[in-house]
Amino acid sequence: MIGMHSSFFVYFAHSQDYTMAENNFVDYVKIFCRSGNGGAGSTHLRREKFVPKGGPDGGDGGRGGHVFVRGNAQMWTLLHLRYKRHVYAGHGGSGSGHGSFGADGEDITIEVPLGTVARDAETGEFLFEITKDGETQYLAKGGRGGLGNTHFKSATNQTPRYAQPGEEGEEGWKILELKILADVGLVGFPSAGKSTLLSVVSAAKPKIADYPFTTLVPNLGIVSYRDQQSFVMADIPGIIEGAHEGKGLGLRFLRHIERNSMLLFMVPADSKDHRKEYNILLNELEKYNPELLDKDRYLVISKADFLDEELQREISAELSDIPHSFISSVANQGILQLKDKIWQILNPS
Ligand SMILES: Nc1nc2c(ncn2[C@@H]2O[C@H](COP(=O)(O)OP(=O)(O)OP(=O)(O)O)[C@@H](O)[C@H]2O)c(=O)[nH]1
Ligand SMILES: [Mg+2]
Repeated sequence: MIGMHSSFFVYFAHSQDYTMAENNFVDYVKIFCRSGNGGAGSTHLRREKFVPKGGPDGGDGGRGGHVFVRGNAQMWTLLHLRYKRHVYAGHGGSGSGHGSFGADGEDITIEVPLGTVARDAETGEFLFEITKDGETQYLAKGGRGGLGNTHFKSATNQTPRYAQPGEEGEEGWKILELKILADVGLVGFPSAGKSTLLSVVSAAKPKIADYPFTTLVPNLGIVSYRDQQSFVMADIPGIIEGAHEGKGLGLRFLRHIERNSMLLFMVPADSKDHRKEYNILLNELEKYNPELLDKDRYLVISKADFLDEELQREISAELSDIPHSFISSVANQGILQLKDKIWQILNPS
């Protein structure tokens, strides 16, 4: 997992701030696509002086244009497709006399960020996902061009007046959905300190404030780790009890932790009941997608600068059956140890 998407993240490493304005983050689009029809084969018969019965010389029709999707490591939203409702590739040209082939229809390529999944909008069927820069898949295949009449000449018929029509293209509504590829996803109530942690371990500069739902769209950061190694952390909007019923920002952003290798749960030190808060988070995740609970997870108690040693020991004892540690992003406590822990989980030996 680590390094696999390196090209994707190098870009972010160079940009100082990968925090997007809310309305610039688009992670779901529905597009009507139509590939081109193949061109018709030609039924042309050769006509030459002194050759009373010229043979067939009709060329093949061109193929219809394809609609492709291609991964682009320099993109990280589907914003550019927001107003793209329809995509039509070109039709293939018809064949003609003297064996001339019709021209192929124009292909269309839709560029998408890595982590984009394509689905059929009518059936919901999974079509493919794009994970590599330059990876190209068909969203709709162009129809084949029809064969010209030269292909149908036979012993009994030297002058076939038949040629194939072109094959029709495909059309339909498709869904493109972005699921951020990150190694670690942060999961916590609003104001747990998720964005603050991201800001101290990476170059990302997410908005931080003491009111709930400060983060409205996911933020990504590259966390460098010892000898030039790194992993990617995704900070998503806070989750609250009832998120699965649409409370708060709902579960819309949970798709962005579906493909993270591990989940880092965050419960602040000043929570009234750490275990309960953790269980609420687990429960909301489960309601969204039970497979999320199969991922590796680790709990941090954030804002540990609020705690003296005794309180910390008490909380630790209460949570003894849940792997956890304490951090303070503000006082820079436990951060290195947390990075070690994350690294161990991501790279089990
Ligand atoms: N004392 C203390 N305060 C912290 C610490 N980490 C974050 N905070 C404060 O907690 C508040 C919320 O922090 P954020 O990082 O915005 O929280 P969040 O989890 O990203 O919140 P949402 O985006 O709303 O989900 C801010 O006022 C931070 O300054 C910490 O380690 N210690
Ligand atoms: Mg935040």
